[in-house]
Amino acid sequence: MGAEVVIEGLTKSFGRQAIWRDVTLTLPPGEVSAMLGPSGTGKSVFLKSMIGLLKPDRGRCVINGVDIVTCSEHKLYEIRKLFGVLFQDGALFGSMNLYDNVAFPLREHTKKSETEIRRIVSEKLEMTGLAGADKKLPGEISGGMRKRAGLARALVLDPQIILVDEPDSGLDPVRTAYISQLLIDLNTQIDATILIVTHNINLARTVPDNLGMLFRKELVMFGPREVLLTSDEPVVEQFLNGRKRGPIGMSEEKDSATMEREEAEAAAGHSDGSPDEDVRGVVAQMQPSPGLPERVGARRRMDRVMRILHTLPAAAQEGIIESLSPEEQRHYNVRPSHGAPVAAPARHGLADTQQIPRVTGPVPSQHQGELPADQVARIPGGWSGNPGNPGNTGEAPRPGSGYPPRNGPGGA
Ligand SMILES: Nc1ncnc2c1ncn2[C@@H]1O[C@H](COP(=O)(O)OP(=O)(O)OP(=O)(O)O)[C@@H](O)[C@H]1O
Repeated sequence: MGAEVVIEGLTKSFGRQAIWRDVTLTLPPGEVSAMLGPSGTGKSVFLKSMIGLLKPDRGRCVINGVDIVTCSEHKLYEIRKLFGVLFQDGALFGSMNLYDNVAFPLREHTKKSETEIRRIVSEKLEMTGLAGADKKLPGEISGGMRKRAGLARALVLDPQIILVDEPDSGLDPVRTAYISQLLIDLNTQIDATILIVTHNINLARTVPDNLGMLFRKELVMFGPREVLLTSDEPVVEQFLNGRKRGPIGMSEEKDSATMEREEAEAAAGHSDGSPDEDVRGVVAQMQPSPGLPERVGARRRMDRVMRILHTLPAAAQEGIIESLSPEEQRHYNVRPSHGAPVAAPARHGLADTQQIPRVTGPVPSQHQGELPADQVARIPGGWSGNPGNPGNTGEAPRPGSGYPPRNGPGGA
């Protein structure tokens, strides 16, 4: 199983330019997480800080018990071997063919024989659909193939953690769907912890188990995908729907006067071309390709999420329970409620006559999954108000500390 990554109070600036501050989150082991955020909010800087390519000003990033912010160069070198990184452009060496590009980390970091290297490189090229393309130079292949070659290279050292910077950049929607499928299939096959940085909404809605968002130099939220996908946070609503109207402006943040003017213009019937439809709500998650086994990360994640279900906002609970099969609902002792009116049908795509699913009570201990407490997502104390929550730290919630910071459990 992939490694857990625990990030606490991470803060980064360049000179006087603050990039983000007090970022606190845990990447659950073997799960797929994604970080959203408008351009320039520091998503790439975040990835680089996680592997020690950039040094945060303060905070911790703990992997296998080692804090990479403060550890020695030697330790950092060792920890970096746990990572596979897919940079935006694949970061391939232009003068080397794909075979040598993919073989490069093995020749640099291991003493493996050329026979062993050939076996590993062939396996990774096969996994990424590049078998037969090993003699090609990066300049001779498409952007999608370059991404896949970058991914093949990121896999050769059997990483426990895979960081992916904008897998969709430069790709059409169809190629983006293929690379998304590849990431889910990889997670199924090697059970690595994956963090994807993206502003592709479709990918964010369908691929990850967990979703977070950076904005205004802070982590707006991070948690199970259903929390962000059903969030009422204006910045999340604007971002998921790709609207101009909202707190995000051309240079990231709008002033309140501009926002008020836009609201007034919209009320007066002015169309700015933004879509009317609200895409928020929980949609089906991408599954492994047919023929692959069950994704154990998804099963572990479901157990973990059901343990913290009662701490999540009502809309997220609703989305999670609705996505369970009847057998799973019985297993976790939850069921859709009957007779309760829907609180906000328009937001979640439910008809007026449909019912809000409800948790029928605390999840019984025999159904709480097998995860030890330290592998359960951390919920800031005071948000859930539930001291029994295994992830509850007992601290007051801080802005950007991992889950909806302002609105409390209901998120409203
Ligand atoms: N090495 C550096 N030195 C100084 N400033 C930097 C450095 N790297 C990044 N920045 C600044 O940090 C900010 C965040 O950059 P970053 O590339 O992380 O944003 P991003 O969210 O990944 O954007 P995009 O989605 O457009 O790729 C930018 O203002 C950028 O200019």
